[in-house]
Amino acid sequence: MFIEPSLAGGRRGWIEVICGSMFSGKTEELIRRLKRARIANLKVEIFKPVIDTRYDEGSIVSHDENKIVSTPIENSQQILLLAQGVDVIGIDEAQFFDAELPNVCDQLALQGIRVIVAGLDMDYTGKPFGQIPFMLAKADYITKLHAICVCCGNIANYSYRKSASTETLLLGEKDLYEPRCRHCYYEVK
Ligand SMILES: Nc1ncnc2c1ncn2[C@@H]1O[C@H](COP(=O)(O)OP(=O)(O)O)[C@@H](O)[C@H]1O
Ligand SMILES: Cc1cn([C@H]2C[C@H](O)[C@@H](COP(=O)(O)O)O2)c(=O)[nH]c1=O
Ligand SMILES: [Zn+2]
Repeated sequence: MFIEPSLAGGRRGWIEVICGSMFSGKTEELIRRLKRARIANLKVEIFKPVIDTRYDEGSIVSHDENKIVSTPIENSQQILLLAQGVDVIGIDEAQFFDAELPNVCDQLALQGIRVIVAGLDMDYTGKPFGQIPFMLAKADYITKLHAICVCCGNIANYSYRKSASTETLLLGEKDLYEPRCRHCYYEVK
């Protein structure tokens, strides 16, 4: 379980990354940390890419339907404009953001903001996804979560795509993806 280095005001900023496969609990963990920050009376803002409209236009929602209100944004630079007076920033589905995201997060942390980034570390082909590898390099704290392999019940790192589509960006849930362990992922590919 992640324990915050500090929940008090007047501290230096830092970057946390929560990564893992689909269904590993990234969104639930992000929501948990953000709710705890609000309990500590910190000013929290939450962002997601505007393209992620799966469950709700204005909230981030976990597969178990835990939700928290968020602001959908077109690009990572917008976060800098919306960060005035904020103590903690949460960013979900960060794999979909542009190449400026690591730089933006660095600037936020330098301003004293705690930045919590959640995203898929690998795409459906098993390759590093978008800016997440760069965020992992910059992070002060990293949490890698695991789902349960739907084939064998072991720990799952991979998001297996059940359709033949080959575009990297393809929004979906259990209709299109299932979490698998390395063995079950490569066995059937
Ligand atoms: N195969 C699975 N392994 C683990 N959790 C699963 C699985 N299938 C469904 N879930 C549910 O998904 C929840 C995690 O959802 P969420 O936080 O949205 O994950 P993520 O953001 O990583 O996709 C779990 O708490 C669990 O109830
Ligand atoms: C593996 C993979 C996933 N996606 C999409 C599918 C979902 O809409 C999101 C991931 O959501 P989650 O909160 O992590 O469950 O990403 C994609 O577009 N391409 C992929 O390769
Ligand atoms: Zn397996």
